[in-house]
Amino acid sequence: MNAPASLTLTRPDDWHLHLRDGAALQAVLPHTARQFARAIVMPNLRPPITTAAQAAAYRERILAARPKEGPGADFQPLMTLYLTDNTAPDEIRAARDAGVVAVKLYPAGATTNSDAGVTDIRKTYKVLEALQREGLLLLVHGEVTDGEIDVFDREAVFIDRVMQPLRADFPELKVVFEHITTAEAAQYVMGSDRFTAATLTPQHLLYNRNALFTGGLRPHFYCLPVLKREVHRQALLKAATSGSPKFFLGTDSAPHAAQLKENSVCGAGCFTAPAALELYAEAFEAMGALDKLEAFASFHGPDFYGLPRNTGTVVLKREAQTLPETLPFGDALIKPLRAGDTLNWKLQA
Ligand SMILES: NC(=O)N[C@@H](CC(=O)O)C(=O)O
Ligand SMILES: [Zn+2]
Ligand SMILES: [Zn+2]
Repeated sequence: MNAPASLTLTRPDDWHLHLRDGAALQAVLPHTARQFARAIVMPNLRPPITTAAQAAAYRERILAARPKEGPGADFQPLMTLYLTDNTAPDEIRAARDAGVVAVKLYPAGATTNSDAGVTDIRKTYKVLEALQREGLLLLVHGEVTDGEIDVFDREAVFIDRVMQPLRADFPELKVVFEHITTAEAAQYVMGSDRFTAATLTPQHLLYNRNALFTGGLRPHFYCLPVLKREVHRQALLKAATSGSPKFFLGTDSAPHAAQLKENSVCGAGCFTAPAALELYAEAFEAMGALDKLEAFASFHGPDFYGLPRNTGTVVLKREAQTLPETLPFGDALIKPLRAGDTLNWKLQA
């Protein structure tokens, strides 16, 4: 396929998204709802979403923040629970009945708002049994938090220390290795059975770690797991465009106010929601693989989750669009990844 003028895709979903709450939720939700029919909503609020009742209430707040008409009015959030050392196994059935589809494992201290996360996965084994039994998925932020392990190695070490034993102990639990960033993780998932899959973000497909240091420190490229070397990016691109159903779209769009990104301590997270599909199209086109984008964005995710594929389509046109420098974010401002840059693709309204 060489340089098509437009691409028509079955309506896609975002299988890893941070929407936050309150004014931030109001500000960011329309960007996602315009592009994606559904999204897996991460539970790392402060305090985190740890019960079925909290998930149900958060879902109502998200529904209320949707555009009243037009594209996005029918957006559906798919809810998750935040796993802690103290999650009660009984909460899983209640969560399933409340429409929760997955539980998220954050190793304590691994990333933004993960203080309440799991200190030792063995403490959660009763809950994991309940997940396997009830047919909910386990979503994993796959990095060890051991301060002696180099930040750039934490994902690879997680595979040996946590992922392999977890897979051996819960072979039929569906696990999504979220936002993978390394050749090791891509290879691990590619070689695993049908119960393991992975999401890939636009930033990890488009950038290597040089982006963090181009002409100075670039906070808007800082997310966790941190960007890696070019060999890793190439492995991720290969996985994403391979056609394997084990890899699918999860933006990990993680909004932080510009003032908190451009700070002596910069929060981890890239805000990619405003032009997520365009960014993926750019990455796939660079691989000559635009024909693989639809399955990655619209088929592999629902197939793995056991949910129906969407009906309807979206259209991406080859049309220059310049992203705004800033966008409103409650009382603050937020900068999208690639703020001020001109992209080659544009989603049609
Ligand atoms: N990816 C990030 O860098 N940040 C996410 C948390 C996460 O997904 O790890 C956030 O909530 O800001
Ligand atoms: Zn994460
Ligand atoms: Zn995330």
